[in-house]
Amino acid sequence: MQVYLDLVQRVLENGVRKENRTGTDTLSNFAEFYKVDLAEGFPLLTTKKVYFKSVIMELLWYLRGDDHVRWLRDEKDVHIWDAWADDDGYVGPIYPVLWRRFPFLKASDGSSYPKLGESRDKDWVYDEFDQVQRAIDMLKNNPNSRRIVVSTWHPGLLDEMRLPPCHIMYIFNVSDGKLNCHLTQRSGDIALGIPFNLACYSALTMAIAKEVGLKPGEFAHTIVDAHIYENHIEGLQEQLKREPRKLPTLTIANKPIDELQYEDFTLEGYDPDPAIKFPVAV
Ligand SMILES: Nc1nc(=O)c2c([nH]1)NC[C@@H]1CN(c3ccc(C(=O)N[C@@H](CCC(=O)O)C(=O)O)cc3)CN21
Ligand SMILES: O=c1ccn([C@H]2C[C@H](O)[C@@H](COP(=O)(O)O)O2)c(=O)[nH]1
Repeated sequence: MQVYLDLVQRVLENGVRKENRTGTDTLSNFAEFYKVDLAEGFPLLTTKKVYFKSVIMELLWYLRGDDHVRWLRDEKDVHIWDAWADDDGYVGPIYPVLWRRFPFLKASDGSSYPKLGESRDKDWVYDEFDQVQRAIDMLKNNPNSRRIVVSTWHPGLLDEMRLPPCHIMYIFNVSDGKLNCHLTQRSGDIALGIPFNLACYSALTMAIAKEVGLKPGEFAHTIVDAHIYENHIEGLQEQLKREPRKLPTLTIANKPIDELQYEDFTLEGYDPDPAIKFPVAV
């Protein structure tokens, strides 16, 4: 995928060296952007092997609403989130919870915020909001809305999370019968995270498009701190020497997203170059 290689090239050429909490320095560009047309194939990198099963399992895990990795780690044998879980598998209220069970408070009269001049001293009870279902309902009932937003930045919960969300907001936008998705990411690990994030959100967009009766459109991605860890430079330079190959195709079964399983995602024509090992900065 040329747009990915161009991103790598820009950060290698212009990146500013930065220290960060992981102890492994990065080369970083501020505010990178690219987009891909999902009609041109499923955007799974071919210049290294990307583990499709892990990508889809991660997406299905996000959709489950869990606050632990037990399903992903123990049942599905996918270990990409293990480093951020405790011994019980607990990760706190991160993506799955924020997507499907976003916590908020509600008063017994049904309101979630006091009216002007009204006392804050009410009986507040815990409630949860399913942002993905809301997006699907809006796409079905009001597809031209510009408010089809899923937001995962919850300042009140950051201390409870093992890792604050990196992809903090996505917006669906319908144009010409096609479903587009724009993802805003505050921090992006270009070698490891970005190939996963790009494929994950593209698969999500395709699955939701199917459910709401639209064609898949474009996936667009803004990355605010777009970085390459110094121990990933060599592997990415190797990728730059490789010629991008034809993209595979992805077919998704016609089911509501809550019923989707890994077997419902059929990838065809994926013929990547060999995998490249990149150590993950924890
Ligand atoms: N530094 C860092 N980079 C990330 O990309 C990242 C984090 N931290 N923390 C949270 C999640 C976890 N993500 C990860 C973590 C590990 C892999 C990884 O190890 N990928 C390997 C093998 C995948 C597999 O075995 O299935 C790869 O080659 O892509 C990918 C994404 C993305 N995120
Ligand atoms: O989906 C993800 C999750 C995480 N990342 C990367 C981006 C950063 O390299 C680290 C997070 O560190 P912060 O200090 O919290 O920014 O994980 C990603 O690329 N994609």
